[in-house]
Amino acid sequence: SVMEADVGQAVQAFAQTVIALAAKNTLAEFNNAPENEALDLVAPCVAISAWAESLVAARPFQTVDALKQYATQLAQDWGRAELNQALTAHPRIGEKAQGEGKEAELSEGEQSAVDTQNRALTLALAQGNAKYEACFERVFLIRAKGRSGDEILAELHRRLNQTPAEEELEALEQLRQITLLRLEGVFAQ
Ligand SMILES: NC(=O)NC1=NC(=O)NC1=O
Repeated sequence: SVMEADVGQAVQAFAQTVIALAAKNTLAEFNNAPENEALDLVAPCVAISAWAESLVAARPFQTVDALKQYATQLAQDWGRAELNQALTAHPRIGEKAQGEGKEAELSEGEQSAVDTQNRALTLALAQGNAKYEACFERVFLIRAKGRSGDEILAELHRRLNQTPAEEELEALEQLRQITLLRLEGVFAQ
């Protein structure tokens, strides 16, 4: 009925307001928190301490977009050293994230589309990961959020044929995507 539709819209509008206020609060919280608490908010985005420290040092941010733009700008400077540092906190694709920290929880969520019950897929991913590590001497990194296990496997096979230089650039781009998605998650609550 019209009545129910109106109530539904009102509830929807209210929910949006609450989310907007929460985001605002989180930004205000981030801006005003003591340094160590602000660091704790953004550290799980990527295991590159310099990035989190620079982001916290640049407070206050007027908007979440301004914060995201600065975070993206900082990530453009990443190279091999940052990539290897960050990989310590990223489990292999298809493997259960070790530990119980925030990073493990985030990894779990990002890889949720990978059907770990699918034995053929998990075996193929394990074999591809092993080949990738033998070839490039680091864990295969891909932005898993929004990708099915089959899409990830196809990307793994495609990237196995790239040169080390191409792969370093591609892995860094994937790391930036993962990091920014996680940052969006922090301020979207
Ligand atoms: N090896 C990986 O690619 N790991 C991951 N990709 C994500 O999107 N989250 C991870 O933990």
